[in-house]
Amino acid sequence: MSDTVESVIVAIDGPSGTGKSSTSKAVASALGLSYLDTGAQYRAITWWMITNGIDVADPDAIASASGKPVIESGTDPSAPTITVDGLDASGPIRAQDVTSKVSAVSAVPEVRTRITELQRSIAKAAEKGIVVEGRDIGTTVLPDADLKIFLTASPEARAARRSGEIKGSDLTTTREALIKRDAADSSRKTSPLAKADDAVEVDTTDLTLPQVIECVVTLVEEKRAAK
Ligand SMILES: Nc1ncnc2c1ncn2[C@@H]1O[C@H](COP(=O)(O)OP(=O)(O)OP(=O)(O)O)[C@@H](O)[C@H]1O
Ligand SMILES: Nc1ccn([C@@H]2O[C@H](COP(=O)(O)O)[C@@H](O)[C@H]2O)c(=O)n1
Repeated sequence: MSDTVESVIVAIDGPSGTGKSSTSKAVASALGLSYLDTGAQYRAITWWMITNGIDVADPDAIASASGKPVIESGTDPSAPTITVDGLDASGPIRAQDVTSKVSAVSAVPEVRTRITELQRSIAKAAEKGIVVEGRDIGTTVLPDADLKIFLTASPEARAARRSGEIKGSDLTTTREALIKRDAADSSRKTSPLAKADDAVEVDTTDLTLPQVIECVVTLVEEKRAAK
């Protein structure tokens, strides 16, 4: 038997607040893999559009500008980074203004083509393997991933988790905003949020985060052992 650990590509998709980022980072750290937050890349391009005065309600304007920003992602799961034109964008991309506009920007086909190419090149360069999380990783970005996971959770559980992060936030408003963003992401024409046919669905509603992490680590180890 060889001592070499096989490289593995893991795709983790699902709606907002299901635990994709927390799970993916922890699984990548536990298994010595790289980690890519693709939502951060769509947020970064949205932030660039807003700060450069591009009308995010105008798909043609977004398409024309989509090749301009230089977006770079650092893939260390213990310290992931995101820069736009060399500037640290990790704070501004989490602003409410970006969250409310990101679905419109990410629906533009030219944006998706550009960001998908970037994601594929990052995954290809990850020597030991990578956990890539998003909405269309298993269906479009990495259809040949070794393991595909689709995380779900009830809107109530997801809203409670998000409200717990933001002081003074209203549960009903948070729940409605999550549902609205998921509906936009699921109904766009180009590579919508969807479960790949060969993805393993994990309902996290009644699971703690450590339980979800353990479940995914086990699934990755089983895949590696079978390679
Ligand atoms: N199983 C769980 N039980 C309780 N809390 C959880 C669980 N999974 C994640 N969380 C918490 O829920 C919040 C949202 O998780 P996370 O950011 O990982 O979700 P996400 O799917 O990446 O969301 P988004 O797509 O909006 O970025 C975080 O505060 C996280 O700690
Ligand atoms: N593969 C992906 C990942 C994300 N998006 C879009 O980005 C938004 C923000 O994602 P977060 O995970 O940071 O919440 C998301 O709502 C999608 O509009 C995407 O299209 N494809």
